[in-house]
Amino acid sequence: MTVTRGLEGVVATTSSISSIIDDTLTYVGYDIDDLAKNASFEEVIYLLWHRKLPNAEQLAELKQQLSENAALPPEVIEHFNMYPIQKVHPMAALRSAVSLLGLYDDEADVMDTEVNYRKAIRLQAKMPAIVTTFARVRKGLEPIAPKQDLSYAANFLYMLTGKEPEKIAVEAIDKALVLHADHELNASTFTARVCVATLSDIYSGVTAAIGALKGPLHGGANEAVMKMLTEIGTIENVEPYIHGKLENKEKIMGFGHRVYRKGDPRAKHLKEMSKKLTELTGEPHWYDMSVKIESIVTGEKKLPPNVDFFSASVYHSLGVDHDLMTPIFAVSRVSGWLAHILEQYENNRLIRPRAEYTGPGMQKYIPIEQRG
Ligand SMILES: CC(=O)SCCNC(=O)CCNC(=O)[C@H](O)C(C)(C)COP(=O)(O)OP(=O)(O)OC[C@H]1O[C@@H](n2cnc3c(N)ncnc32)[C@H](O)[C@@H]1OP(=O)(O)O
Ligand SMILES: O=C([O-])CC(=O)C(=O)O
Repeated sequence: MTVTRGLEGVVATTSSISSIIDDTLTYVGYDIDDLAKNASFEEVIYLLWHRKLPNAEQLAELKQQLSENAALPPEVIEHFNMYPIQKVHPMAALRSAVSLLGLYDDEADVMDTEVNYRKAIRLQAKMPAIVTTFARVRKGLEPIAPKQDLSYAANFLYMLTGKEPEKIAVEAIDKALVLHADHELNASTFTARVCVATLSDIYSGVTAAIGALKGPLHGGANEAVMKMLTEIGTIENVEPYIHGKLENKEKIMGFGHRVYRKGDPRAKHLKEMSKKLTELTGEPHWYDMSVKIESIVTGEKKLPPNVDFFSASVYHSLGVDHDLMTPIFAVSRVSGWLAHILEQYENNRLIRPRAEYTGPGMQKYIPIEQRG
C-alpha cells in the first residue's frame, strides 16, 4: 500500500465547479480576479450552482428567492437561549443551528434534484440570519429580521448592526463573499462530499463541512490571524514576535497553502481592501503590521499569505467581532459546499479510502480477570 499522508496531490473526483491550475483560481472558467472586480455574490452563487452566469431575469429570481427565505424559523431563534451562549464559539453555534434547521425542513430527506435545489436556496438564504442572530442574542440584543429589498451582503450587515450599512462596507463584504465562495476540493468541501456520498442529506453535509472549516488550519485561520495581530500590538513588536515563532517552529497563521506555490490569488484583493479600510477607520497599523509580517514570512520561509491573512484586518475594520470572521467565511463557502453536494448527488459513488494498518498483529482475546 502506498500511503499519501493528508491525501496530498490525490485526485479524488472530477468537478466542473472551480479549478486551481498553476496558481490561477477560476469558478466555472471565470478568473477570480475578473469575478472579484465585476461580480456580485448572488451572481457567483448562480454561477456555481448552474455553471453559467445568470441573465438579469435569472439573477432577479435568485435574489428574490434568497430574500424570501432569509428569515429563521422561530424555533431556531429561540434555541440560542437554550445553551450557555457566552461560552459558545459562533462556529459551534452555526454548526448546531444548521443541523437544527434540518429538523424543521419537511423535505430534508427527500432525494430529488429539484427538491435538493430548493433546500440549497433555503439554507444559503438563512446563513446570514443564523450568524447575526447569534451575534446579537449573545449581547442581549433583539434579532433583526432581514429586509426584502437589500442585497445578500447588505442584509448581513443590516441584521448584524440594525442599521442600513454604508456602501463601502457592503462592497467590501460582497467582495469577500465572492472571494471565499469556492475552492476546489479543500478540506471542508471534501468533508461535505464524503458525507453526502453516503446519500445522507444536505443539512448533514453542510453541518459536517462547518465542523471542518472551524479548525485553525482551514477557515479558523482568519480569527487566529487577528489574535496574532492583537498580541503583536505594535509595528516594533512584529520582528521579535515573528522571529520568536519561527525559531520555535510554530506556524504563522494565514501563511502557506497545500495547493498554491507562488501565492494565493485571492490575497492581493484582500490586501488592497485592508489598506483602504484600515486607512478609513484611522487604524492603518493593522495593515502596516500585516505587511511587515508578510515581508518576513515570505522572505525567510518563502511562504506567501493565503486568503485568511488580510481578511482578518478587513473584517476587523468593518467592526466585525473577531470570532465572527470564520462564520462569515462559512456564509460564503456554503455556496460552494452546496454546489459540490449537488454535483456529488448527480454522479455519486461512496467515498471510502483505505488505511495502512500499523497496530499489533493477530492477538488472542484474554478474559478480563487474566489481564494485568
Ligand atoms: C482557507 C484556508 O484553509 S487557507 C489555509 C489556512 N491555514 C493557515 O493559514 C494555517 C497556517 N498554515 C498551515 O498550517 C499550512 O500551510 C497549511 C495547513 C495551510 C498547508 O499545510 P500542508 O500542505 O500540510 O503543509 P505542512 O503543514 O506539512 O507544511 C510544510 C512545511 O512548511 C511549514 N509551514 C507551512 N505553513 C507554515 C506557516 N504558516 N508558518 C510556518 N511554517 C509553515 C511547515 O512547518 C512544514 O515545514 P517542515 O517541512 O520543515 O516541517
Ligand atoms: O483549498 C484549500 O486547501 C484551503 C483554501 O484555501 C480554501 O478552502 O479556500
